[in-house]
Amino acid sequence: MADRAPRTETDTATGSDPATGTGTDHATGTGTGTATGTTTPTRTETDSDSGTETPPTPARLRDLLAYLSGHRRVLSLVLVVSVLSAGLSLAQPVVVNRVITAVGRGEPYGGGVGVLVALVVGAGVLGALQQYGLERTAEGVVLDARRRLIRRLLRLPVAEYDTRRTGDLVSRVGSDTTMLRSVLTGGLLDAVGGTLVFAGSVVAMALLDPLLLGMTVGVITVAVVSVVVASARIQVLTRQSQDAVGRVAAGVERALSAVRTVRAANATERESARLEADARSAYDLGVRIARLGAILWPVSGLAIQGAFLAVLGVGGYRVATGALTVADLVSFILFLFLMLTPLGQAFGAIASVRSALGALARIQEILDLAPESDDDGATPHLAAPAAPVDGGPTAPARHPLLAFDGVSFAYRPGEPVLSGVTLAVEAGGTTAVVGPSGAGKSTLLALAERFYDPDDGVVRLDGHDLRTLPRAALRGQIGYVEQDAPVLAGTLRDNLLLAAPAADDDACRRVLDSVNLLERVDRHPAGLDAEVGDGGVGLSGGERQRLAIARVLLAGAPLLLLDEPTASLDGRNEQAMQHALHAAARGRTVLIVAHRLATVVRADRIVVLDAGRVVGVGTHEDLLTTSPLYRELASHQLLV
Ligand SMILES: Nc1ncnc2c1ncn2[C@@H]1O[C@H](COP(=O)(O)OP(=O)(O)OP(=O)(O)O)[C@@H](O)[C@H]1O
Repeated sequence: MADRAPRTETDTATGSDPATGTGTDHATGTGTGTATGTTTPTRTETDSDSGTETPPTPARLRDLLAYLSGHRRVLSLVLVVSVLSAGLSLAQPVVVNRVITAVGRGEPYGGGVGVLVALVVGAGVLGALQQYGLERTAEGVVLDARRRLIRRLLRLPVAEYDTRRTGDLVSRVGSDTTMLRSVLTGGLLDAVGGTLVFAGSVVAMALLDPLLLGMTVGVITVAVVSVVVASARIQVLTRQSQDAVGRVAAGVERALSAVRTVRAANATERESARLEADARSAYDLGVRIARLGAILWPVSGLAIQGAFLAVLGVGGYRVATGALTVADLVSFILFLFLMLTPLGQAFGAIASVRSALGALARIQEILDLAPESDDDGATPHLAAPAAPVDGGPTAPARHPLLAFDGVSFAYRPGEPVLSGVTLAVEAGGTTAVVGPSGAGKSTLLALAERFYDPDDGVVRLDGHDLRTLPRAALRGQIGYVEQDAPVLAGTLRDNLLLAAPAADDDACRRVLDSVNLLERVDRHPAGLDAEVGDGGVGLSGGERQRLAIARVLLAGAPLLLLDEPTASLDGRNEQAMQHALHAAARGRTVLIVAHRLATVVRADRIVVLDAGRVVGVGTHEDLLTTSPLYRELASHQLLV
């Protein structure tokens, strides 16, 4: 939402920078969220559909190496091992040369063979150690990237999720991070050790026969140039390919999260075709990368073969003319192999580093987003939330007063949702907000939770501007039941303990009883450990809502924000819920949004909202006479 509130300088400063370690939220988890006012991220950065149309900022090698910096110790060991292994490899042709010469002269050569075996075995053992060190570090790099991403993804300002697709975000944690492995397993480190072997081999070959070496270098240069050119393209294509994978994941998430609607609408085929088209574009990009890779391998393979054949041909001729001994030619060929192996590794390393950079750009894009800060500005004292309650009327220490003072807000510029809303939610009382669909009722609650900040005006709790309160403390004061009462995958207990992790089973059962859910729980053999399924599909809509209410009651927050809490309840349960809410409201401040006026006729105060403006305030009886809109709403619901 850059159009509403561009990022502050602080936002930029808090962007995670693994290179400098200045990010707020690194794997170390030491981030303290020093940013101020970071609620509104730059919406223009993202595509409203896929969330992936940001002009790709290519990641740099420096960014990638920053991920390795936490593994310096292991990597240094691996480097030492690879240097040792390089030494053992370089010594082999020298020993072979000695053995051949000894055989030629009829001298004993058993010792030389023994040394050769020891060198080969030693190089093998060191190779295994190096491999393990690298794989382990590669897993560590993936873990770091995932932890950073998870920490940032769960802490983005709420507005950021409005414009991004969940599946795409998920694929960054799953697929993009995995690609970072290839930096290490794809030969970067091998290539470092290999450089020594390469350099040593070149020196030895120059000593043995400079002419043969010159010829070899000529052939190989062609391969090096083509690999460097092609790998730059691989980086660009990898980014595009990972974006396409993200779109597939987002599409699958979209279809699965609404699978019943999709089936009922007979749209399965169309949805499937859409997804397959996305998968196809990921495939096409994958094939283009494969094509480049396929060109690279023969180029390097041909260079290797060409160099080998040229050395054999010209070298054989030089042996025949007496310019070179057989032992020197054999040694030269062995050095040639030693030189070509790291070269192949370097080719692989360049390609895999470029791929990793493509994926890293998608990871960095998220890490560079400013997180929602937990700790804003001054932090006036806020009472701790009341102790977890058992669904009974436990009175908290004090009643917070929530006030909206001339609040205006728009999700998008030029489309005001709230305009100059002024209302006070009386401490210890129940205030209801009613009004037509789209009037901005839920938005009021979102502002009270500080999911967004108002464009104009102030929202206050106990007289404090919400922007001056630490978010965690503010939210500790509030029990919020969302409109569609989402239930988290897991058990009933997991759901209940979300905001009150210390509550015991007795408290859980009492609170479930108060929302008329205990009987349902006891019917299941697993009781509180019964799984509710992804999105609560094991529960009816009404049960989900009651569970959501039980959750906030258990947390015991003194201020309740309830969005249509009885929308999915049948008559009997609605009545039970009315009682539960009534009991819960005692000793609490409640702001309740309702379509069904029957839910709120007993509220201390009812606020009528229409098109983002307050058009009436009073009790049910007052409003029947003073507010034509309320009277209309009431008459539609047969309340008058
Ligand atoms: N996250 C969002 N991004 C953009 N626009 C939004 C967002 N949430 C709500 N809106 C828009 O803001 C307006 C008010 O929405 P809000 O949900 O506050 O209304 P409401 O009165 O609670 O409606 P209902 O009674 O139907 O739930 C609507 O026009 C809606 O389309």
